[in-house]
Amino acid sequence: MSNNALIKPSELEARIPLTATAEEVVLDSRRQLEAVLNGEDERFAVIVGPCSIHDQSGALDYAARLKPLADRLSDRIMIVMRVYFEKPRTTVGWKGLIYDPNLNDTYQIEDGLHRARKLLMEIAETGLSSATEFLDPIVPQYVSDLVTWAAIGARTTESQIHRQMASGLSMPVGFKNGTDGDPQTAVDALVAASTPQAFLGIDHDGQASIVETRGNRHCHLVMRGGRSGTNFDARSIGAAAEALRKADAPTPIVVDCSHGNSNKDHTRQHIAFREVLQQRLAGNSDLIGVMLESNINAGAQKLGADPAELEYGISITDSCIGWDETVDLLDWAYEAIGSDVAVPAD
Ligand SMILES: O=C[C@H](O)[C@H](O)COP(=O)(O)O
Ligand SMILES: C=C(OP(=O)(O)O)C(=O)O
Repeated sequence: MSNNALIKPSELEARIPLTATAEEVVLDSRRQLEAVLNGEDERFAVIVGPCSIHDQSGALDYAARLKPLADRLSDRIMIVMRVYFEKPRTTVGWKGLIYDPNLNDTYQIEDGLHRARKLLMEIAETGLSSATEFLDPIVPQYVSDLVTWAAIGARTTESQIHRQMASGLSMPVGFKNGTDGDPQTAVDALVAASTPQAFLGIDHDGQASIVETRGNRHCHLVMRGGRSGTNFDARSIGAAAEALRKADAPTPIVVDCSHGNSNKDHTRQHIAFREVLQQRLAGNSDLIGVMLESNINAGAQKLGADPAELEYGISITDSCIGWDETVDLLDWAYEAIGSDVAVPAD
């Protein structure tokens, strides 16, 4: 074992300070998403983007395509880009840009944090908002001021550490159901994360601290399927809603169309996407949005010994739908939703 000191969150922020534009984009999009979650804003939320970011220029290319689409659909659909830097692995594998930015097991984590913060800033500067998964509880101190929506993944929803962390985050947080497919783990997490908590953490100067939180009022369930199969059908959604109400937990539900809901086959994501939108249009207002894993090009590729051999715009983690299908699905949803959508005035 060896230890190397890491840059303090305050030092990274001094090197890559939050710009006025980025701050406005983040605060405004969080406020809009909160309104979607509480039903005041009737738009359908779509969290869409690569399974993981491994190439910043590809991510910026994706963002440059997504921004005009997000603007064109914005009166009916609220789009947030998936910008995932931390990958929870079932066993082992590449753990994401923050951990291994050079894609070669050299674990230049400080560089990874720089790259992540810089990319989030560049995306916010375009006017797009970002969604990410928080896996290591130290990471939010470095980047959370640039994040509009955060996920706690299926493998960590049962973790007290992650529930406590979410209770202190300033953005809406989605808890995935567990890898077994049972939403109850996430229902329990929602109760814990909406409650004030005290725990161990670091402050902005990297000092080990006692952290006290007020509880996060904007946490919600994300149905992502699991070992027991998919869970986006009306019966599963209804049962999850009942469990939420029974626990007095927040009732909004997002459906992740990938992972257990597509059996990790990107060509199946559209099935969950269309089904969930139909349920919403049939009157299920608990369903406030979906997540899609999408990239410039469809599919996935293996990260081998030489990262230079990777093909541009293709996921190195789970397979994603390509850009053309992304546009087709979102255009279809826009037409299906129709123009009767209440959006609060600014
Ligand atoms: O979203 C990504 C993956 O589903 C998750 O990180 C687990 O991946 P793995 O089973 O390939 O490790
Ligand atoms: C890892 C992810 O999902 P899950 O936690 O649902 O497996 C993800 O969304 O990248």
